Amino acid sequence: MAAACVPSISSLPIKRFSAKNSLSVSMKDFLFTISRTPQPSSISWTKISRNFSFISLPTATNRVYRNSFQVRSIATPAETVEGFDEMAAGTKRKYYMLGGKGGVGKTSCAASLAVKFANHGQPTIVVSTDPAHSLSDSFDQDLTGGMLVPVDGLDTPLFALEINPEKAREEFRSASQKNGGTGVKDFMDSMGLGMLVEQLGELKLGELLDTPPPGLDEAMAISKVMQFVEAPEYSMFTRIVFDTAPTGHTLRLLSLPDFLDASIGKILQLRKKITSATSAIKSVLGQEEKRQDASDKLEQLRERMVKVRDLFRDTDSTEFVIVTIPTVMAINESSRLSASLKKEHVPVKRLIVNQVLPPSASDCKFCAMKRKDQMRALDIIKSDPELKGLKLVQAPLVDNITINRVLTDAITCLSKDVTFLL
Ligand SMILES: Nc1ncnc2c1ncn2[C@@H]1O[C@H](COP(=O)(O)OP(=O)(O)OP(=O)(O)O)[C@@H](O)[C@H]1O
Repeated sequence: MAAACVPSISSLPIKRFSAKNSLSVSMKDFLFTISRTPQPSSISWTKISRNFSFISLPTATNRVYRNSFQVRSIATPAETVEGFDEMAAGTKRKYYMLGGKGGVGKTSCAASLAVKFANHGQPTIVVSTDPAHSLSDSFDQDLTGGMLVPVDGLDTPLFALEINPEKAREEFRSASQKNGGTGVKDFMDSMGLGMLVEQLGELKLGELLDTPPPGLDEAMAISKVMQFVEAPEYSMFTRIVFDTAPTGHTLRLLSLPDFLDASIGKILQLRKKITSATSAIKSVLGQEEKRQDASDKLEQLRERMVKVRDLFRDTDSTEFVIVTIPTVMAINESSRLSASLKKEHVPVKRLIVNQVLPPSASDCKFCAMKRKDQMRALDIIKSDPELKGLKLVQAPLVDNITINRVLTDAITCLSKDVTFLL
């Protein structure tokens, strides 16, 4: 494994960065960062990427993280990326949530954007809350340890982290079960009052608490990140980029506080009934205090979810960037996503259209046909009422073979499965 993991999130050695090295890269230069290798100045990257930065993407099947000769990023001049200067301006912290349909390139774009921010002198953290993690692959480093990992090959402050949503789900289960689910039922059974719980069957608490609502895992993951990045020792990080789960999850997490309000209401209702039925024995057994603690825990969970929803809606510090590909189906879904986000008052300003074939693709018959389809899809964006007002960032589909050939000419050790983005 290449990554030199920091000991834990709370003890991140942020002193390793100095203002000197964090501002060392000019966006006017083409940047080609290869871990522990010099820059091959003979390669012209403009033909490959007009708009954004490149990221290495070894295939997921080969999860062996190399520690040398990795292509990290290639950034083009800032002025070629519409609105990038605006995104990178200022030292006030900003959160960027990248989301969209499954497989369109959210992770790749999140990784690229994070590299670009870091290279622009913004200390950055990129976090994947997508259950189908591929951030480790994007950076060719193991980010699965639940800790912030400094991204290799950059002189600039960029840390990455994949959060395991299953762990977050477990946390909910344990909090909720102690709160009127199994915990209370066991307790009532032991008191010979199990029938009372049966009578409360209409509340369907077991079902409610055993099956966490969709989106909860992601919301919890985001809230965890918020908790630590709000600590003073992380105040130096001015850009936090989230690679979010596919569309549905994101929308559901926005309605979680309402869901939890309803479930907490039910739990409190149950508690009230149980409390009155057991008033004679509860003080003897000292269970009351325990249940109170558990209720507080659930209430805290609800508060955390409200905070996440508020973060998504904070127009001053947050922007949701929709990632899509130039197909009619993906664009229609992006349009629906944009409408739903607007309805939820989530600020959306930009649309990244990924995997756009370059004009040179017309040399091949199939590619020419595909490009025509893509251009048609791009036209739909221009007339779509939900999308036409958004700033468009086009990211090219990368021809891996060409790039690999160019690279392998320059760097003999480069793995053949490296691909590039943006
Ligand atoms: N511009 C591009 N050119 C070539 N390949 C690309 C490009 N963008 C993404 N890919 C490839 O598409 C695949 C999916 O990309 P990625 O994992 O970034 O998508 P995602 O939206 O995060 O997926 P998921 O929804 O499964 O998390 C990857 O194999 C990646 O290498």
